[in-house]
Amino acid sequence: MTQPQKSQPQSTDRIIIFDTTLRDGEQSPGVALNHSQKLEIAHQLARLGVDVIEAGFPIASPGDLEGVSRIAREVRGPIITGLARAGKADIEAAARAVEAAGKPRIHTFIATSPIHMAKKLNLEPDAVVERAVQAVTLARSFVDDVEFSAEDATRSDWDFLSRIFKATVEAGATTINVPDTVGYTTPDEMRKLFAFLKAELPAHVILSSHCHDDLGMAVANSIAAAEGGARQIECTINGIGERAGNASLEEIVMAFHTRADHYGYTTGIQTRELYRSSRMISRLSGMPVQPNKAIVGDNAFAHESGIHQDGVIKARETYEIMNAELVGREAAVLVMGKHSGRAAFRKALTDLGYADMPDDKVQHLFGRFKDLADRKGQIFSDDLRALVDSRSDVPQTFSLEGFQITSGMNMTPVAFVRLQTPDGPIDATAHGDGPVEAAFGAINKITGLSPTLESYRIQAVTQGGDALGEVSVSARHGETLLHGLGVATDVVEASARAWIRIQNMIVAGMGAERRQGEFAPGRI
Ligand SMILES: CC(=O)SCCNC(=O)CCNC(=O)[C@H](O)C(C)(C)COP(=O)(O)OP(=O)(O)OC[C@H]1O[C@@H](n2cnc3c(N)ncnc32)[C@H](O)[C@@H]1OP(=O)(O)O
Ligand SMILES: CC(C)C(=O)C(=O)O
Ligand SMILES: [Mg+2]
Repeated sequence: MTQPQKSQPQSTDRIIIFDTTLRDGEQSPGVALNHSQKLEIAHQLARLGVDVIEAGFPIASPGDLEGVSRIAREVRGPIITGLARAGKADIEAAARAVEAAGKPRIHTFIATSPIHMAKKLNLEPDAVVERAVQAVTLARSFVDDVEFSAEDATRSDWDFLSRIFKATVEAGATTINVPDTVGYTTPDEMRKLFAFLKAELPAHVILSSHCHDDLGMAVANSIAAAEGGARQIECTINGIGERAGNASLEEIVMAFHTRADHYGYTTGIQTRELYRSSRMISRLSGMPVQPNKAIVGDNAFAHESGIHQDGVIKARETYEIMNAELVGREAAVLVMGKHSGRAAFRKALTDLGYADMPDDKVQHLFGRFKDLADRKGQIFSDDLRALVDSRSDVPQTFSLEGFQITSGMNMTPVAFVRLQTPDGPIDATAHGDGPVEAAFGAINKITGLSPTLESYRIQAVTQGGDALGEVSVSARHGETLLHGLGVATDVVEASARAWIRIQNMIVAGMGAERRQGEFAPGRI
């Protein structure tokens, strides 16, 4: 049998991780971080182990300058840099902002593509080179560590890039950044461009990539840049940034980590801080992470289908190339739904405390689980408990005969409920903060029981105006935890049915203390 050839690591080099979440990331439409949020993020980036924090664009506003200054004063470990156009005021502002840093850097840039030079800057190429050299020279008068970027480099003439980079290195730039400003390049092109620049520039210069995701290739292009010779990669947490965003830090780092056999690169990132960093950025930026986002998305370590779940239960590595704990997340989750199989169903029951359930019972319940999953998609822990609790028929001591709710704006909801009981039909009326609470109160009056509500969840199980609502209720009666499901087109009726079911279980002495192995809704 032919085996895939084992890759040989291409390099053992250390890649410098330059985080620009606080500068390019903040250029995401709608994102504006205040000083304390920026500082909180910068401290987390330091814990994460990034090498460089681009903390802002100091000339942009007095607030941005102060934000960068605070980070420079208070965050130790990474290099702190601020962005500056190729102009005196920008560079002086950046110099002021980073002066208190333990390791300060000034990052200056100017565009080099024909369209940017002609249409945006209105400058001839010679003048652009002159401005770039002046900017780097001025920056070097403040700090030893100066980065120069050729904006829109990937749409620039390669010989012109070589010329401006040589001139800026001569003027004192120590890092040369080659941005794919508009996300236009391809991995192959990027690899060749970096190989070309590496051959053109002195060996001590650190080549850097800065990729945008307009064509969804920012991570691939960054990795290709490394293959061509880049030793610094600019990226952001969750890939946030201008337009479609920047290359995602967590994806690049985990690609290097997981495929160390192939790339051989190392980084200083503490991978166990990745998930925490992602959650923090999402919370403070207000930008949710898409569920299927690699590494940090909700589904990145979730298994939905029976064959995969069975494989993961037998050996995690069958369907996982990374360990969730390695990126700071909880272990893999099995999501129960219509694609789940018996192995996952059995495991879910075991996790909920039903390890001793005989096989024939599990088999019977599995059929009912599939029916339920067909109707409602994802199955939550409460649904499973309700399914288990309904395995033996609950005696119908009480059943719903009818109800009426009066509710409206600025009035207290009142419920009238009629139950069939062993003593014949009984009516009761109660009020509550909402119609469901009023209905529960009326039912309690009739049954004489008052279990404590622990959780209440409602979900539409069909679509359209006449959708069925499914109410799942958990309640505690003494030490016993009980679960009831009710389905109806009217949500109050579905709620009442679930509540009556719980009361019938109490009367029948059913339910159990089954907290062991509790899992989050929808996740096992
Ligand atoms: C690819 C990138 O991500 S670059 C970074 C982008 N980030 C930002 O722009 C965020 C912060 N920006 C700002 O707050 C403002 O744009 C400022 C403060 C920088 C400038 O504001 P203004 O002075 O009002 O200028 P405005 O933004 O309208 O236009 C930019 C000017 O800078 C010039 N410029 C653009 N890039 C550079 C550069 N690298 N070096 C020198 N000049 C430049 C433009 O040609 C234009 O000049 P002009 O006014 O003479 O035509
Ligand atoms: C300023 C530079 C580095 C940039 O953000 C870009 O070109 O995308
Ligand atoms: Mg950018």
